[in-house]
Amino acid sequence: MEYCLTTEALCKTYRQGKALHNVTMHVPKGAIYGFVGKNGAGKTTLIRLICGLQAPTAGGYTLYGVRNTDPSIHRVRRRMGAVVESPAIYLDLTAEDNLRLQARLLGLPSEEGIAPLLELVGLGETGRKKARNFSLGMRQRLGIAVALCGEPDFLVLDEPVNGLDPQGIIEMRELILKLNREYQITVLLSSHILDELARLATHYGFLDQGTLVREVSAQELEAACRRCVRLTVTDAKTLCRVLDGRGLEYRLAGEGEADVYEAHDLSQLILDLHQAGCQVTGLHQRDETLESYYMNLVGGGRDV
Ligand SMILES: Nc1ncnc2c1ncn2[C@@H]1O[C@H](COP(=O)(O)OP(=O)(O)OP(=O)(O)O)[C@@H](O)[C@H]1O
Repeated sequence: MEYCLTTEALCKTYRQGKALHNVTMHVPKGAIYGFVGKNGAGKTTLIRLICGLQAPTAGGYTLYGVRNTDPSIHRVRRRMGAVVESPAIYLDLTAEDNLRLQARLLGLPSEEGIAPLLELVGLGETGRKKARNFSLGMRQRLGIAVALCGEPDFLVLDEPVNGLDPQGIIEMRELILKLNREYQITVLLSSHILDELARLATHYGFLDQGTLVREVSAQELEAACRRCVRLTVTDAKTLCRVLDGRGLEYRLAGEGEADVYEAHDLSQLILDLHQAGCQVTGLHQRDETLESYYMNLVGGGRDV
């Protein structure tokens, strides 16, 4: 498999302690790699290292197969665009002027890519409006446009949906998917919002207290997550009795609700419940979510 980024036993220690400890991860070309971890897990630190904003304490990484100690890493890094922490935009400039400035900084020969780029990120109609007057979502998308100026094929986004309203989250999701699917841009993104990440990511890296505890593809995650049916019934006691009688595994989920695992013959189950005087008033298929997978992996607080 071809990788945009690999890290090998990457470590970063600050005076206060270890922020990253022996992190070995692999971002395949073409992936949307979701980087998951609580506050302070070390996500931003890792992103800063691979962007060359800070140096590792030990270990290393490769970008497109080039080691970070190789002098040509600077050339390879031009294939990478990033929005780290807050977007690198000038608030007193329009969207177009921000991109014009970035194009000049990169020494790009022409400005003809600017208008299509603004269209791509949904800022084609912002005219003379200054970035200061943009919504948070618009600023984020302008930050992405700035990062895309040099036509990178690897985009790194640190918490791109943090603080966005539902509409902003949907727009950001559609943009990331479009960049990945239509423009073949590999994306590494960190996020606290697991539901959102689950809609995007093809691969996951789970970081806990500076250590990468697991790396899985979305397919592997799906296979590892158990499916269950959430049943809502009129009589929870009867439900338990019938489920126990059939030897089914279940978990009570609330008033008159239970998640039933591996219930293959649902119509028979519903019939049995009916005959026992218990009516099924709701039924839907559930997957064990990314959130519960994560909680099982790292345990503890819900601060994700
Ligand atoms: N420049 C720095 N100097 C000292 N310690 C730092 C520095 N940057 C980060 N840290 C520490 O390193 C650890 C990891 O921080 P980091 O910002 O990478 O985490 P994070 O996963 O991105 O969290 P968040 O989602 O809150 O940004 C934290 O304990 C943090 O306090």
